[in-house]
Amino acid sequence: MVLDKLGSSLKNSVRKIVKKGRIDKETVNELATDIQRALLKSDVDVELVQELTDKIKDRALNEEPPKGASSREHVIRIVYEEMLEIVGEETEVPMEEQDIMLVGLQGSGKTTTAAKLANYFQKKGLKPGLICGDTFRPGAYNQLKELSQRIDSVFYGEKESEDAIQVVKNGLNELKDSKVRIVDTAGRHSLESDLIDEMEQINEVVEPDKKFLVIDASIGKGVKDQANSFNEAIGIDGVIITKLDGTAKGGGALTAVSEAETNIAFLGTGEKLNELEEFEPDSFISRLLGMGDIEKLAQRAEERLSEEEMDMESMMKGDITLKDVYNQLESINKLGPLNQIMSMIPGGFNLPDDALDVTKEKMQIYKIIMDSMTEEEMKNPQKINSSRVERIAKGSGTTRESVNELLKYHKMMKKVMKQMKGGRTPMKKMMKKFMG
Ligand SMILES: Nc1nc2c(ncn2[C@@H]2O[C@H](COP(=O)(O)OP(=O)(O)OP(=O)(O)O)[C@@H](O)[C@H]2O)c(=O)[nH]1
Repeated sequence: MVLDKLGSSLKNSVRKIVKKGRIDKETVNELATDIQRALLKSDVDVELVQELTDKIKDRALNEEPPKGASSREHVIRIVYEEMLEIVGEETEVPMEEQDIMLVGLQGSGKTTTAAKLANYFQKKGLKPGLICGDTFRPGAYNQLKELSQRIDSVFYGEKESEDAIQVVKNGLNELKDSKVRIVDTAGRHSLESDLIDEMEQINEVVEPDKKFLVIDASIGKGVKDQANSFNEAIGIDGVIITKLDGTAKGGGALTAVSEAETNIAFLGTGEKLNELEEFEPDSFISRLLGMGDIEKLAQRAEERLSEEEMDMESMMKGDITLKDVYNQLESINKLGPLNQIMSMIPGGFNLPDDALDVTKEKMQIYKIIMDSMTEEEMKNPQKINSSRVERIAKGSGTTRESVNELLKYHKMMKKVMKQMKGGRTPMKKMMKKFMG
C-alpha cells in the first residue's frame, strides 16, 4: 500500500474521534493537531496544512450535523470532504482512440510508465502501440522494446537514429492500427532549452490528445514548481506521479499537483507493469482515511447493527450500481442465500429464477468483467453501449454475451431492490429477524 505512514497516522487520528463520547472543542483541536502532524511529515506544504485544519476546525465546531447523522460521523465526513479538496479533481481519461505523449525529467519513470499505460489500455480492450521517441538516452530503445514484448504490445523505435522527431513521425505511420498510441520522449536533468525544443517539435508532429507529465513522488511538494514549468513550456493535461511506493513524501507530491492548477491522472505504485492506478480522488482519500472501516465503526457506536445489515440497507435505496453488485457478489456468502432472505418478506415475494441461478463460476466471470470496466461505467452502467460492451469483452477475455448477461443481472437486481423497498416491513427489522 502506498503512503502507508500517512495513511496509518490519519486513520489513527480519525479513529480517536470514533472512540470519544462527545465531540467538543478539545477533541476537535486534538484531531486538527494530529492531522497537521501527519500531513507535515508527508511533506505537504505548511500553508496548505494550516488552511485545511482551520477549515476542519471551523466546520466541525460550527456546522450542524445533517439530519440522521451523529456528530462524530459528521466530523469524519468533514475531514474527508476537506481532504478531497486539497488533492484536486479527477483527470478524465476517455476509453477511446487517442494519442498520448509522455514528458518529464530524466529518471522520472517515463519509459516504465509508457509500458504501464499500454498494459492499462490493453486490459480495457484498446489495442496499444508504443513509440520510442527517446533518442537521447542510449538504453531507452532496448528498455521500451523489452517492456512491450512483456505485455505483448506493438512497438516502434529506431535504434541508431538521433532524430527523435523523424522517429516519432515514422512510428505514427507504422502504428496506424493501434487504438492508443503512446509516445515516450527523452528527459534531461532539468527543464533546459534543448528539452523544451524537442518536446515542442514532437508535440507538433503528434498533436497528442493527452500530454502527461511524469514526476517522481520523492520530490514531494517540489512537484508544484516542476508541474508549473512544464505547463508553461508545452501545456500539460495531467500529471502521473510515479514511485509513490518508495517515499514518505507522497502526500506533498499529491497535494502540490492541484496547487499547480493541473490534476493527477495516474499513480505509479511499484516497478511492475500492473502497478499503475487511475487517480480517483474520492476513493483514494477514503482509502487513506480508512473511511469504509471508520464509517462502519462510527455507525456501530451509534447503534449496534451488523455489517450485513448495512450492506442490505445501502442496496435498499434502489439506486444500485454495478459497484454494489460487485460488493454484493463478494458478500453474498455472508449474507446467506438470496431466496432465504426473500422468503422473510411478509406477503411473499417472487424472486426471478435468474437471480437465484447465479453460480459461483458465474460470479467469478462477472467480477472479471467488472475489472475491465472504468469507474464511470461501474457507476453508470446505462452508459455502456454496444461498442463499450465489445471493448469490455475484449479487455476481460470474455464474450459480448457474458457482458450483456451481467448488465441484465444488474437491471434485475435493481428492480428487485426497488420492490423490496416498497415492501411493508422495514428492512432493518426484517434483517434483524433474519440474522437472529
Ligand atoms: N518503485 C517504483 N519504481 C518505479 C516506478 N516507476 C518507475 N520506476 C523505476 O524508476 C527507474 C527509472 O524509470 P525509467 O522508466 O527508466 O525512467 P525514464 O523517465 O524513462 O528515464 P529517462 O529515459 O532517462 O528520462 C526504473 O528503475 C523503474 O523501474 C514506480 O512507480 N515505483
